[in-house]
Amino acid sequence: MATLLSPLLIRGTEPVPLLEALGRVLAEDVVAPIDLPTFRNSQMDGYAVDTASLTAAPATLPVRAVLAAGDGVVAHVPGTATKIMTGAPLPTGADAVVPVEDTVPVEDTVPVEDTVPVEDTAAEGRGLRVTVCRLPEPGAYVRERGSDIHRGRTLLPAGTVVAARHVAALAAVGLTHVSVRTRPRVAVISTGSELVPGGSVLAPGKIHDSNGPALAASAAANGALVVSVDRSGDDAEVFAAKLARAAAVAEVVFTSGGVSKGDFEVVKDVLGPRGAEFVSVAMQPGGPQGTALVDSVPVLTFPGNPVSALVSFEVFARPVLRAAAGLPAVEPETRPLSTGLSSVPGKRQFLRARRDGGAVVAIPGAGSHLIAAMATADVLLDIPADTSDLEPGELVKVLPL
Ligand SMILES: Nc1nc2c(c(=O)[nH]1)N[C@H]1C(S)=C(S)[C@@H](COP(=O)(O)OP(=O)(O)OC[C@H]3O[C@@H](n4cnc5c(N)ncnc54)[C@H](O)[C@@H]3O)O[C@H]1N2
Ligand code: MOO
Repeated sequence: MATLLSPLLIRGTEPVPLLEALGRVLAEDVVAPIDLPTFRNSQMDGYAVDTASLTAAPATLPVRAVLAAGDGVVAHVPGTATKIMTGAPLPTGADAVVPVEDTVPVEDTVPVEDTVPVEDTAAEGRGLRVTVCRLPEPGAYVRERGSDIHRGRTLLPAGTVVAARHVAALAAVGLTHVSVRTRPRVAVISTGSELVPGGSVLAPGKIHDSNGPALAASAAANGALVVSVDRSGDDAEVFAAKLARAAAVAEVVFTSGGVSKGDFEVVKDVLGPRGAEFVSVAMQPGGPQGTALVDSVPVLTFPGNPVSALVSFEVFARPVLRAAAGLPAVEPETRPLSTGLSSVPGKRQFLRARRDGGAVVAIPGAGSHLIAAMATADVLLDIPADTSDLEPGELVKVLPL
């Protein structure tokens, strides 16, 4: 199976808008095109001062201007203060910000010109004075240019799985697109004449197709691009046509159902004569498996029971899809069992279970049709074929779902 799916690992790259990059994998290092912060600015709403001329506190200084975030850079005049908002550029020559909380405004209207000769750079501040109650250290509440990242440094390395925080960094340096690894294209076909889509009224004997949505969701959750989700009854010609359509758009096709020993095994009937290999794997659920090539596109034929289809995906498809997408492998855990359990010997069992603090507890019921119970699981227990009984506290291998 590994060889069959190995072409999926050879991938190209594509540029995508930032929001579409969420969950995708960066194809190359992203280098910061600008410094962050891009200019020296205030970390607080307060007053920009120069510590060289502010030698004792309290000290009352004329307020020379009021700067909002978005204003341009002004020149500082020694011995004055500039009222400054968080994010506004620090006046050239100022070297510290005194937060508003450490100041008291002086409510008089002594003209600035009476106290210190200044250039009239910003009318808003004229006539105001402020008492600075605490001496700031040089650099206090100043965000230096490039103190977050310097232009030319690696902002995000290739292989990063893009999350919201990465979108923030990319947006901050002004990028609108990034280059990501292409996703493996997956098609899903559920088979069985009993299947109808969700939302349909169930005629006698019919059931909702859950494997189609389940396999599509599993593929998408593991880095794939789901290009088609289809359903086929047990008519061989119809299934063959749907398969050909799926193979035309996908790099791998997953089918479900039609691979056991009944009278209506459409997947076996269509693919058997075309060189497919059907085997019984010594695992449960997920025993009946098959592989085929349709128009050079690999096809994995999963068994129809809903739990079997999902477990098959986890065991055979998830590792290679994640590797193809560039996503990290899901590492197994080792946990003690909360309660004992027995396992059918001779087959590797994948039992549904839930994490229970640091331990793990099996979910009762081994039937491969128990899809509601499966929904309560967050892990599979991987019980070796030679194990039949496990005591509480025994360590087991756990595969996170
Ligand atoms: N005589 C034997 N019978 C069966 C064997 C066996 O070895 N000998 N194996 C059993 C095992 S194990 C499994 S698993 C299933 C696999 O059968 P198929 O892959 O042929 O699947 P179907 O017969 O089509 O369906 C089985 C079961 O699952 C339901 N199903 C199928 N597709 C869907 C779907 N898309 N959504 C929801 N449910 C689905 C279907 O209605 C059946 O109940 O064979 C056992 N039998
Ligand atoms: O293997 Mo079936 O896949 O046990 O239910």
